[in-house]
Amino acid sequence: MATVKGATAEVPSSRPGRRDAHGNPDWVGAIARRHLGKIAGGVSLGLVAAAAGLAQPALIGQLISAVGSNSDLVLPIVLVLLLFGTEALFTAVQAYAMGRTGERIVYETRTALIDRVLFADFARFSALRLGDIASRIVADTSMLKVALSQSVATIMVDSAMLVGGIVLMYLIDPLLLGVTAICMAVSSVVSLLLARRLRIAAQRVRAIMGDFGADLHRAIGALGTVKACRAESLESKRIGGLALAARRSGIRVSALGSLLSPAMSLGLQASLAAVIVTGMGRVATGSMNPADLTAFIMYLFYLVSPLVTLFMGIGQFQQGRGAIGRINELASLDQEEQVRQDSALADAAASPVDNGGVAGVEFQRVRFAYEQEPALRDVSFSVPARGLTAIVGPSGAGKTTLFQLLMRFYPSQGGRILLGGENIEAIPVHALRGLVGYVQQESITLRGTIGENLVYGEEHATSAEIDRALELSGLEEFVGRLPNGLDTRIGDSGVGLSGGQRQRLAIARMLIRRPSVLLLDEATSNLDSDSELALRHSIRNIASECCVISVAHRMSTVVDADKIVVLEDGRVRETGTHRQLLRTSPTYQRLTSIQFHADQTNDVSLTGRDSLPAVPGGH
Ligand SMILES: Nc1ncnc2c1ncn2[C@@H]1O[C@H](COP(=O)(O)OP(=O)(O)OP(=O)(O)O)[C@@H](O)[C@H]1O
Repeated sequence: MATVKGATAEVPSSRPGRRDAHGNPDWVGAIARRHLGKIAGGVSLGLVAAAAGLAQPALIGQLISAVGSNSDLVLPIVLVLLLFGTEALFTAVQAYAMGRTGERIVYETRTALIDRVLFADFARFSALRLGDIASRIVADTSMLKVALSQSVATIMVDSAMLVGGIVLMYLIDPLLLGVTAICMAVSSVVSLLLARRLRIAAQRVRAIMGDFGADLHRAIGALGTVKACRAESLESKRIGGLALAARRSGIRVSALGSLLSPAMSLGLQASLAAVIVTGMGRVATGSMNPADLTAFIMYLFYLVSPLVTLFMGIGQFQQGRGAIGRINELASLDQEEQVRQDSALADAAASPVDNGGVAGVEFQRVRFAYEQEPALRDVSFSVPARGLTAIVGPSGAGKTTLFQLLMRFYPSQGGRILLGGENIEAIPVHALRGLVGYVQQESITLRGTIGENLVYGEEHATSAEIDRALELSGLEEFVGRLPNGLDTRIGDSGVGLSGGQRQRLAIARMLIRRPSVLLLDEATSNLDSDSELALRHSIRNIASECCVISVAHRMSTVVDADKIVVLEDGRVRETGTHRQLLRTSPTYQRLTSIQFHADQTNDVSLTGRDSLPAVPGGH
């Protein structure tokens, strides 16, 4: 079983065989079945309480008879008090036990979902909306407590009470029971129809809440852009619209839910009136004694509460079914099973991945399409085991896609990618991602301290390794100046750090792993000239130890490269050094010309190891 740091992930070991109403594997059912024993125990406690309750009207009937016949009252009174106490005690213990089991089911479902999401296949995961995922993990799971423990117990105990009550009422007077049944039948049918509509309405609320969460997450995550576009009112209206839809659907659920109990109460009141009229008539004619009529009416009153809570329980269970469907759907995400197994082994070994030295990279006729349009078309090039290789090309050329295939975020759809001469498909994904350090375009920082961000996923890093990474990434001085150093806390999305500092932190995080291959996707785009110059020297140092592949728009990074691959429209146009490409590649000339002017505008130094011989395009 895989583990998540800080908690044991209670993931069912294999995909459940049973499917839910939507055809997805029934993960929630599999988790709930593991607690059948506890649920049955809770139900048993409830049944004892119900039996104690059911015995009360019969004993009170006897008490009335004893009063009428001047018999000894002590024993009946003690027995009635005992029954009151037993009912109260068992009801309380049952509620606690079921609440506990419900919390356990919620916890196990949450940890299972978190695990399934974190190990999800990246391509499938990328198509989902983050806010909706959060809503399923946080809100939908919270509905399981009531739906799978309390309402299940309520439905079973109340059903048993009703059956017991009906049997006892039958024993007292079958005719009066017949009168009751006719009145109750109509209201039961109405209640069941209401419960069905309640389930459909509840499913709609869950779906709207998913949309609401997703939109909220999107807008808050991009608040800077929202403000810069003066789109606060637009977003407020859009998200407010979803909140309104949720309110309307929620009101519909409340309306249907609030009709359930009165529908049953009406049936009961009608039964009561009919029972009193019929019963009094039978008492008057002497075919029924008053004590039996009293006991029958008491049973009728006694069954009001279980009948109402039974239908409330059915309503809650129906609402929970909507949530269960959404949870099962999320849990059914395709998984990177290999990564799960490898990481479980690595956790067990409690040791970092051994990166085992240097390795070159080779793309051989690699093809890939996200959708219809190919992003890479027969891409072939090789990268030596040491040195800096730059990938340049216009936006949308497929540069990031190359990295994502090398990381096996997506499988290539043709050709091969070799790492150290071995097909990456043959390397366990977990090990591959230890060998290749990937600094993404958006330098993601996580909540926590700078130190925690640095050793993220590499908690065994030594202080010497941390110092080396800080030095190479040019963060040493900045961290040294901070009063709390590595213990300085940073907020979500790296709040508290500049864009350049975030980039350097992301690079340092990868350097700690001592990767064989370091992928830098626009990793210096946010740096000022001084920082960039410092980092360029660092990258050259790193490149002397391993293979660095850098996607770069800034010429200053490109001119430094030992090899440049020009990518356009998913194809490799040319490869060579800066000098060679300036002479031979029209695409490169165009790109350098644009960049030269852009860099001049940004006042970026163009002096590199292989400094520009002349203004590009001007020779
Ligand atoms: N997740 C995705 N789903 C569908 N299409 C995608 C996805 N990611 C990228 N693409 C498309 O694939 C093509 C290559 O994208 P890629 O991100 O690799 O380009 P790039 O060269 O890195 O661009 P840039 O320099 O702008 O970052 C583009 O046409 C892009 O629209």
